[in-house]
Amino acid sequence: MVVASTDPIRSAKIRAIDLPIVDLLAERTEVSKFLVKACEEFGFFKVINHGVPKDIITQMEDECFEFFSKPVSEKQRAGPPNPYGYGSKNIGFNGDVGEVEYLLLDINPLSIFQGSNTISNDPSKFSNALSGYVEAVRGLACEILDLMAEGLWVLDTSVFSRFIRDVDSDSLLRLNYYAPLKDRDTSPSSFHHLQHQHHPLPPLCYHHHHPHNNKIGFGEHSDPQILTILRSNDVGGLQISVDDGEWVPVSPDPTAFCVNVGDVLQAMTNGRFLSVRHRAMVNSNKCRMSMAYFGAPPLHASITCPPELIAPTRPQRYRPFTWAEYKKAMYSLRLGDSRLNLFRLHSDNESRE
Ligand SMILES: C=C1C[C@]23C[C@@]1(O)CC[C@H]2[C@@]12CC[C@H](O)[C@@](C)(C(=O)O1)[C@H]2[C@@H]3C(=O)O
Ligand SMILES: O=C(O)CCC(=O)C(=O)O
Ligand SMILES: [Fe+2]
Repeated sequence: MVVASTDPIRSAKIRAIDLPIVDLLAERTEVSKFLVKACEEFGFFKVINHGVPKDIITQMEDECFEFFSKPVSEKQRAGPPNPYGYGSKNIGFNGDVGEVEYLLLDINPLSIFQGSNTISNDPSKFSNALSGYVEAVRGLACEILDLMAEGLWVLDTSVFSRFIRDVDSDSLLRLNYYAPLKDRDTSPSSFHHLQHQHHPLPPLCYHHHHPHNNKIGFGEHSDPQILTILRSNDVGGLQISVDDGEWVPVSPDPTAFCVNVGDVLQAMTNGRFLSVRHRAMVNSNKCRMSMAYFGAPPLHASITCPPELIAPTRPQRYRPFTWAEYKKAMYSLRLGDSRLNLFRLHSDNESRE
C-alpha cells in the first residue's frame, strides 16, 4: 500500500503496510491457516484478543518505566549486560551501538528474583510483575506455535512449543527504552518523579514536531530465537524490511502484541516461515518503550525440522544444530549479520541467500 506522508515537510510518498492481524478468538482452523500465510509472507503479524490481562501488562510496563526513570548511576547497578543486565547504547559484544537503553532479563523461574534487587527498590513487586508477565506471554507464544504447527499439517503439534515450555528453555525478556530525539541530552532519569500512560506524560514526551527523524535506536537484525512477542507503548518506531529492501513502519498498538518469527523457527519450518529483519527508530518527540519476550529452546536442544516439511521439491535446507551452537555463532557476530546462513546446507541448483 502506498500512502501520502502525513509529514508536511516531506512531500515524498512513503510506503506503509498493514501487518496481518490475527484474532485469536476466531475459528481455530481459520486462525491456523491465516498464521501460516502471515509467517510465509511477512514473518510478522499482530495479535488481538490475545487473552493477556491488561493489568499484567500495565504492571510490567510500570516497572519498566520506573526503572528507566532512575538516575543513571542507579541503573548502572543493574549492569553491565553480560549477557543479562542493564545496557545503554552498546549492543552485544562486537561494537554495535544504538540510541537505546535496555534491560536484558533471565526469566528462568529460579533466576527471576535474583538480580531484581539491583533493578527495583521493591524487588518482590518487580519479580511478581515479571513472573506474571512472562507466564502470560509464554502461554500466548505456546498457543500461537501450536496453531502454526496445525496450519502446517505437522502431526506433532507441540513440536515448536515444547522447547519454550521446557524448564530449561533459554528464553529471555528485553525491555527497551528509546528517549525522544529532541531531548537526547536529557536522560529519562530526569523525570523519575513524573508518571506515564494513564497519568500525565512527562514533558519530554510532548515536544513539538521534529521532521528529520532518522536516528536508529536498535539497528537492523533478525531475532535469533523461535518466536518474539513484542509489546510497545503507543509510540511508533518499529520498522520491518520488505523484499525490495525498503523499510516499512509498523503502527504501534498497545492493546495488541506484535509477533515475529525468529531464526530457529525459520530453520524448523525448513525455510517456509521467514525470520524478517527489523529495526527500531527513535521517535522525534515521544519516548518509546518496548518489551520483547524471546522464546528460545534449551541450550542442548537439537534443532531440526519435522519430516512433513521436507519434500523432493523442498529439500532439507539447514543442517541440524543445537541452540548452544547457534548462540555461539550469534554472539561472535555483529547485530546485522546473518547467522542462519552458516547452517545452510549447500545446494548446487539453489542460490544461497
Ligand atoms: C550484537 C548482538 C546483540 C544480540 C547478540 C548479538 O551478538 C547478535 C544478536 C543480538 C540479539 C537481537 C535480538 C535480541 O534483542 C537479542 C537479546 C538476541 O537474542 O539477539 C540481541 C543480542 C543482545 O543484545 O545481547
Ligand atoms: O523496540 C522495538 O520495537 C524492537 C526491539 C527489537 O527488535 C529487539 O529488542 O530485538
Ligand atoms: Fe528484534
